[in-house]
Amino acid sequence: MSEDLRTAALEYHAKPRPGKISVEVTKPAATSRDLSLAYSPGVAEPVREIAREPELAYRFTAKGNLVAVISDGTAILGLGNLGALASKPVMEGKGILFKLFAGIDVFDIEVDAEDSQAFIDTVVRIHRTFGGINLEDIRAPECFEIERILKEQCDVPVFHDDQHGTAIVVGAGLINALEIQKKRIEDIKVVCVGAGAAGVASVRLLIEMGARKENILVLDRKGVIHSRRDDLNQYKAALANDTDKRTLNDAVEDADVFIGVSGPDMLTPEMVKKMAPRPIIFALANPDPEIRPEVAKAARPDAIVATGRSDFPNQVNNVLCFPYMFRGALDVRSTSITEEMKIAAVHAIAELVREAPPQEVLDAYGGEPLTFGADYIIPKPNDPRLLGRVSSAVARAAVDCGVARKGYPSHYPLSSLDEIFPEL
Ligand SMILES: NC(=O)C1=CN([C@@H]2O[C@H](COP(=O)(O)OP(=O)(O)OC[C@H]3O[C@@H](n4cnc5c(N)ncnc54)[C@H](OP(=O)(O)O)[C@@H]3O)[C@@H](O)[C@H]2O)C=CC1
Ligand SMILES: CC(=O)C(=O)O
Ligand SMILES: [Mg+2]
Repeated sequence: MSEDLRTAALEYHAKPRPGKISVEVTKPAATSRDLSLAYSPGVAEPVREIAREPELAYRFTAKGNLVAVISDGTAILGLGNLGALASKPVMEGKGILFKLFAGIDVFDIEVDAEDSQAFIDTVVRIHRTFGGINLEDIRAPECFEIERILKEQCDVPVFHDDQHGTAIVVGAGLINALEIQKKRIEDIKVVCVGAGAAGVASVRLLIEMGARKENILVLDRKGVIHSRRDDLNQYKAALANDTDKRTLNDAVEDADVFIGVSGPDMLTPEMVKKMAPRPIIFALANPDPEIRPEVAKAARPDAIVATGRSDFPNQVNNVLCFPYMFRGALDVRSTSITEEMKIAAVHAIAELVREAPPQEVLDAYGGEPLTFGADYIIPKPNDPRLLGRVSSAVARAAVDCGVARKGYPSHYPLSSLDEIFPEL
């Protein structure tokens, strides 16, 4: 990162007040009458109602529009295990994106947990406060078991963003990139560097979408994950192929698609040159991608290149998913987030780039036209159409697959955040 950007980022977080998010009051609280409703004695009435009927927490408290963004700080972006407290800027950042794009309130919670069980116990004990739980930046393989157990033990949707949010945006971006590059998902050879949360979930989703497992080579720090390795956890073992390829340099030969969810500068120009014609390169590690787009493009002008960052074209980032996944899930009071909801989100995100974006999106991105093509394979994060399209698709899928406790909302599709509380 340049020194300028570093200084600006620290200044942004520090001033004019520390941090990026605050709590707001939503009811009048100025007079003694207001206070006797908001606090004692009036507050006793919703307490009694909720004790009698727990579902009424959705009517009388902020629960139904409140998501916990929870991390243990063990895999912060691509920076590694820097501890719970150091993850707080990222969790506050997720909070502002939830609020800005989907009107969802967030408490960010950073848990000092000595092991997975301690983390799980903490989340289970606090989960009733929230309408949903967004797990963030928890290292693999622990994240898989943590999410599985929390899904069983919590009666609100639990979603590990780095797994599923990332997989969904990879799927959406890939549908469009493949169309532009004139390739079919059934035929492509894929190399995925990173076999953690994002890598495992992305490869699983691509297989669900039609990619062939035998055409996908996944790598970790020790190289290609192949069936003769005896050091694989169960999640990596499930993705192992019988292959003689051992290094990234071997794996990229004739690959159609590179997915990087690992760390900086893994992919060299020489490797990019060995890829198949019209390659697709998703270098998604944050903050520094596996290869910089200008370097990849210089090596292969026929490539489509995406990163996870806001300062290059094609930002394949889970911000395009998690606000709307939770908006849809909360609004139908879904008990979980299912494969059907994820696939619905993939297609809703992918389809948006085929229509011209609103002027406000163009203005925010320098005023240049954005048309479906190599530099516009996925919507921009500030595209207001994401709210209506993705939330509706998710809500519809939840209702159709039987996990919704409420019907498809009569006020959907949302055209703005002013509409999220229809009874007001
Ligand atoms: N653009 C986006 O929306 C998103 C991007 N990401 C990015 O993806 C990356 C991984 O995140 P996540 O899956 O949550 O992290 P995890 O810690 O769960 O997994 C990281 C994986 O990357 C592998 N890895 C790390 N460094 C190397 C290396 N030098 N060579 C080969 N493999 C390597 C690790 O290998 P091993 O198993 O051997 O340790 C591990 O399999 C991060 O940079 C993160 O910022 C993540 C989520 C969303
Ligand atoms: C974007 C994100 O969630 C990550 O890089 O971890
Ligand atoms: Mg993350």
